[in-house]
Amino acid sequence: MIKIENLSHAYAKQRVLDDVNLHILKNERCALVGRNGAGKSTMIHTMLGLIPLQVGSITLGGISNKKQDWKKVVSYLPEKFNLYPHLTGEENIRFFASLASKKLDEESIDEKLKLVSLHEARKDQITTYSKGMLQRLGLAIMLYYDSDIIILDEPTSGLDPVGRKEILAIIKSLTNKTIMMASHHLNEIEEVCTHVAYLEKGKITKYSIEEFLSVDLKERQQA
Ligand SMILES: Nc1ncnc2c1ncn2[C@@H]1O[C@H](COP(=O)(O)OP(=O)(O)OP(=O)(O)O)[C@@H](O)[C@H]1O
Repeated sequence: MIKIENLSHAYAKQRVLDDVNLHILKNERCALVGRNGAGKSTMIHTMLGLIPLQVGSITLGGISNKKQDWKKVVSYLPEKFNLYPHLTGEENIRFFASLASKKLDEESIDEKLKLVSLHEARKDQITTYSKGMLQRLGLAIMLYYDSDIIILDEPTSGLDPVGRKEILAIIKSLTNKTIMMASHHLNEIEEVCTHVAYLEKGKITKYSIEEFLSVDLKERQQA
């Protein structure tokens, strides 16, 4: 589903990604792990075409990321995103849904709001929402696009334990999606991910979650 081959990226003289190869198969949930500055954002942004591809190739759902079509198979939820504060939860999802298609799929909007437990609060202005509710609304908007591949950048960043648990439960329920999720939290990786892509010194090693949890603790603490 996600195929990265011989990907290298450098800023000025600093080589951040060095001949990276990574295959994420259908319905795998793969954490992207690495210390601050390891190159996680560089990799995600290159995959999404937000920064130009220097060396290598990336295919998403079988489509080269050089073509525009790949956008139909991938949804991305950045760590920080902007919603419209003067609108309700439902109006926000409707607004973003209208960017995807002219005819709104009301049933799907309803279903996504239920999935993220915001159906009751859908008519409330989002200025009254907690951080966790806003993050769940972001997930609902992203899920409206119904892409096979989902890329999440630190989806529980800044949330309290309850908010974190709610987000993780939603991600875990997405069993028919292929997910790549940048994360620094070993407990959440253990809870929701099937695999780990460990980025260190420009190289990636992919582990099954069981393998990753059994590798040297010192190595894991660097995540
Ligand atoms: N636009 C840029 N110009 C120059 N150097 C950059 C640029 N963006 C990132 N870097 C450098 O590239 C390296 C990798 O950065 P990147 O943001 O990809 O890492 P990261 O793993 O996402 O880090 P974090 O966990 O802190 O978000 C860092 O040393 C960073 O300073």
